[in-house]
Amino acid sequence: MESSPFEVAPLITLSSEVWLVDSGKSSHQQQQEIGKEVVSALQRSGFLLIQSDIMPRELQNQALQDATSWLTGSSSNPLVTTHPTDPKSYVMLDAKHKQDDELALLQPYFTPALMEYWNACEKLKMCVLRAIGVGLQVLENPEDLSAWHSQSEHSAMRLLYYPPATATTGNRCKAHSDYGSCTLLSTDGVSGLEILLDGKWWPVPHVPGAMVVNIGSLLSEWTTTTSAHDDKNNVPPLLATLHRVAGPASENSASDPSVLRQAMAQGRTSIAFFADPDNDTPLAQKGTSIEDYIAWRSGGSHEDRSGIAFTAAEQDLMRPEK
Ligand SMILES: O=C(O)CCC(=O)C(=O)O
Ligand SMILES: [Fe+2]
Repeated sequence: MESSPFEVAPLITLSSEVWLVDSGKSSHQQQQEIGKEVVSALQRSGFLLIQSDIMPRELQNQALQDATSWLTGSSSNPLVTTHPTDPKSYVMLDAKHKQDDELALLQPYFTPALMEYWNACEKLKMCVLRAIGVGLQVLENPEDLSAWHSQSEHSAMRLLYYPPATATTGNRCKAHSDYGSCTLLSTDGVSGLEILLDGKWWPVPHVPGAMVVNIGSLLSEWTTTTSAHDDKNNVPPLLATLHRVAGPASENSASDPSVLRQAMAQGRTSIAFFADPDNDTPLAQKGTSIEDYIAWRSGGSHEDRSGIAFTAAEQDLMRPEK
C-alpha cells in the first residue's frame, strides 16, 4: 500500500469543555489553536477525524447496531430503500421523523439510542462549525457560521447498510461529494471509505470511537467566495472532496487489496449525519459575489439563472436525489 503525500484525515479532539461551556480565556486560546488545525485539515483534504466526549463510543456502537437491525430486518421494515445502482440499502431521516406522530410509526426501529445519537450529532455539528468559524479568521463574528445552523431545520441522517459482496465488486458507494455544509460519519470499521486526492483514492483511517467529518459543496463554495473577497487574507477554501466506498474491483485505489477483499466478506454499516444551514441563511454572503454562486450552481454558466437557490430554504426545495 502506498502512503499518501500528507495526512488524509488527522485526528482532532473537540471536548465539550472547550466548545460548549464558556470556560473563559484559556478555552478561547485553545479554540484558536484547535480551530486552525481543523481548518488547515479541511483545506488540505476536506476530511478529518474527531473524537469527543459529546459522542461516547458506546453510544456510537449502539446506534450502529440499531441501524444494522433496522436495515437488515424483515422486508416490511419502514423507510428502507434499496439504492438503484449501488449495492446498498438505506433509510433517510429528517426533522419530521423526530416528531411524535411520525416517530410512533417508526417504532421499534427508531430506537432511543438512534435519537440520542442524532442529538449528539447536533451538538457536535455546532462544535465543528464553531471551530471552523474561529479557524477561518475571515468572519467578523466567528460564531455566525454555527449560528446559521442552530435551528437544525435541514439536518438529515442516513443509515446505510452494504451487504456482503464478492472479490469482483467495485464501488459499494459511488464517487460523490456531499451537498450541504458538513457531514459527520460513523462507520463500523469495515474498510472501504476512500477520498480522491492528487488523482488517487486514499483510504480514510478508522479510529474506534472517532467520527469522520467532511465538507459539503455548499460550505466549500461559501468559503471560496468569502476568502476570495477578503483582501487581507487569501484563505484557501475548505474542500468538498470526492469520496466513495471502494471494493476490490474499484479503480485507482491506494488501499491494501487484501483489506478490501476481506471487507467484502462482511456487511458494512454506516450512519451519515448531514448538517445544512437554516432557512433564512443567505447563501451568498454580504461582500461576496452572487455571480460566483450562480456560476457554481449552473455548472459554470452565468447565462442560465433559472433554478438557482439563493437561500437555504430554496436550496432544500431543490435538493437533488442522491
Ligand atoms: O458509508 C460510508 O462510509 C460513506 C457514506 C457517504 O459518503 C454518504 O452517504 O454520503
Ligand atoms: Fe458522502
